[in-house]
Amino acid sequence: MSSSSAPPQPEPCLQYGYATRAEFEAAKTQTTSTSSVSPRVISVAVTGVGLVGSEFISQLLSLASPNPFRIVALSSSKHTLFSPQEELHQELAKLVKPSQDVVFVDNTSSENIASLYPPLLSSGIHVITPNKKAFSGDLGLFERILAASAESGAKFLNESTVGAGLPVISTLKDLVATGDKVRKIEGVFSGTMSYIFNNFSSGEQGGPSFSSVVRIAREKGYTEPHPADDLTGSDVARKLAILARFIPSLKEKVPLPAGYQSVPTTSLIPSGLASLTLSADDFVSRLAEYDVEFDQKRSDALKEGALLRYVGVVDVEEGIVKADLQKYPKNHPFATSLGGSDNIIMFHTERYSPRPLIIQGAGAGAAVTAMGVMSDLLKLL
Ligand SMILES: NC(=O)C1=CN([C@@H]2O[C@H](COP(=O)(O)OP(=O)(O)OC[C@H]3O[C@@H](n4cnc5c(N)ncnc54)[C@H](OP(=O)(O)O)[C@@H]3O)[C@@H](O)[C@H]2O)C=CC1
Ligand SMILES: N[C@@H](CC=O)C(=O)O
Ligand code: NA
Repeated sequence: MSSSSAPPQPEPCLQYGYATRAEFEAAKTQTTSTSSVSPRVISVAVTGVGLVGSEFISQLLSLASPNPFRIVALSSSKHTLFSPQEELHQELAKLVKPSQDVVFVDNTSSENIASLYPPLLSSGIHVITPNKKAFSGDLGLFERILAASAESGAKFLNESTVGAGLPVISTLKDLVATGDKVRKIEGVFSGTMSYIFNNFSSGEQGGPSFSSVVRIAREKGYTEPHPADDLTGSDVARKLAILARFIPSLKEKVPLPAGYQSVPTTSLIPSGLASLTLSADDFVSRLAEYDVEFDQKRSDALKEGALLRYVGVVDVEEGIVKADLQKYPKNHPFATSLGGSDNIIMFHTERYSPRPLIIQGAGAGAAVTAMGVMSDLLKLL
């Protein structure tokens, strides 16, 4: 075991939820000690131990005995336990055997880490992640992921990239694989945007300021590491690009999104902040300067008897993929049925018609996101 920087200190262990290295080693032993009982051992390398990553580790260690998973590496951006990060790929590849699976779990939002998926998959290492970057960025990277997975048989699973733990990707894959024709997917795809507008635009006169609800959404762990990634609509655009790429028939109408940037998206960033590079803290503080503008949008909608909701659509029949802030009458499901960080996703298909298949529930937060990652991991069994 080695550390990529300083000799091992207690601090990294604290990041992983253990008071000392000894506790961390004990937990590791707990996950490995049952390997002789379990017919299959799955080695798990975890990169990213922030909100989602630390909750994921806690869920993994809480599995009933015998626990088939063995944590073989843990990395944050500054520390790596078990193997120096630059050697991680080679070290993991050595573990791949017919009787032993190796899984790389990426709980970061890093593009650099996402670019490692093709070589990892080519080496037979499975990839599981809530990180949207690889599936919603450059189409070439996505295609290399598909090709590497098809060639080696290693799986990539990314349920938590859309709707956090809600079974959105698996449902879409099942619909497509069983021959249903997806006509349209529409809904509220951002837990942050849902929380913001469920509270900011609730139908009451007045109400909390826009910046205050953004701040709370961040405190609750719903936002991306930088909340501007939510307010630009990019996070929703990424989710729409991911869904679009899993619907083969969309290609008959429009080219698949070359990247999330090609999805028409309405940004909620005030023009005065759009060109500034601000830290997440400064961004949320400066947002308060624009509360009056958002108050105006809220009261304009209310005069029409409507509420504001940030929605996305992949309309396969019309060949439209877009994300937008819209006004909905108070009795519309997007206006009435959502609370907290709820996502609502409606699948309109040949079979689910005229009434759509609807999935609804919390769409952000560490517990539900880690659950989606954990359920992907359990699928490998
Ligand atoms: N929060 C949520 O509700 C949801 C999150 N997701 C996705 O889950 C992922 C994680 O989100 P969240 O936990 O909230 O984010 P956090 O910012 O809390 O955690 C991200 C972690 O990644 C680490 N990291 C960043 N770059 C690297 C790197 N190059 N190598 C190793 N570690 C790195 C950071 O380490 P350090 O602290 O050292 O910088 C940090 O601990 C994101 O991709 C997000 O989009 C998906 C659905 C819902
Ligand atoms: N920031 C995202 C987290 C989940 O993808 C959101 O708010 O939905
Ligand atoms: Na999901």
